[in-house]
Amino acid sequence: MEIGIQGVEGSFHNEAASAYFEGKEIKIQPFHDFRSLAQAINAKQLDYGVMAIENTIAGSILPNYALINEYDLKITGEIYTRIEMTLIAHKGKTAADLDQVFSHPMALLQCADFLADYPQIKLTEYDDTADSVRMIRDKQLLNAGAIASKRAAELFNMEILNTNIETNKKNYTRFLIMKSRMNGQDHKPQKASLRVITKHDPGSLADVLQIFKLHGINLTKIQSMPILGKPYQYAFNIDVVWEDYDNYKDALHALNSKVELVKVHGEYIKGNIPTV
Ligand SMILES: O=C(O)C(=O)C[C@]1(C(=O)O)C=C[C@@H](O)C=C1
Repeated sequence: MEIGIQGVEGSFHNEAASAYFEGKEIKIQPFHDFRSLAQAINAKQLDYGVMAIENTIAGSILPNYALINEYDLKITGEIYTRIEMTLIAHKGKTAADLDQVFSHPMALLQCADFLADYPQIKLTEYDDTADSVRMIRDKQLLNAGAIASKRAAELFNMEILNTNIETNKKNYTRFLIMKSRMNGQDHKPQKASLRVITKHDPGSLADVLQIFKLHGINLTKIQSMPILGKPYQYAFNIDVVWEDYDNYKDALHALNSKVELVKVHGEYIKGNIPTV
């Protein structure tokens, strides 16, 4: 199976894809950015794409919500992984020697507290964590560092200066597994991702929440996103879980008559949040 990720070997997307498809034969297809990955999924060039959507320290990756909507991507699964950040540089260096650190913007955000202790370090966003290690090695940037996984340090034969530099150890990223079409379902899903646009009337969001409440549906996430061309109007990306699939179907039916739009981006098996 061809699996598209943003990033190269050694990136956290690579770890997430390998963990989700464990036991299956997969070929990883790297992409420089999330948009080109979304385009390839939409163009059916991949069996699946894996895309980070939120992190417990840095929060939601808002552009990815926009891409899911723009390319009408379908979510077929999810995986949560523990993210451990490592400061990596050339041999013999310490953090105090560095004047620049490269990484993916989400990784830099996750290490903000550690980096605040080194105000001399200029933070520079790069395509992905692992590729930033490769780049400082290939360009021989001797006073530069990169933030990535331990695996990336090993892969590119660079030195690990500090481990677990994320601001909080409960650092998890949720990745979505995506296709251009829904899979034929061979099991009962436990979770759904919806896009809802309410009427612009008082209490219309409360009505939506009331429907979920009445049907015993639990919300795990609600994310408002601007609607293009309608300044200060918002769509809600809502993730829900249930005990009984029929309750969810009934809630969806009730929702349809109450809102301007309800779109199902995916119904899938919910991922386990790691405990380490
Ligand atoms: O740069 C990487 O290694 C990635 O896989 C990207 C990414 C992200 O998009 O959030 C994945 C997980 C971590 O949260 C940090 C970075």
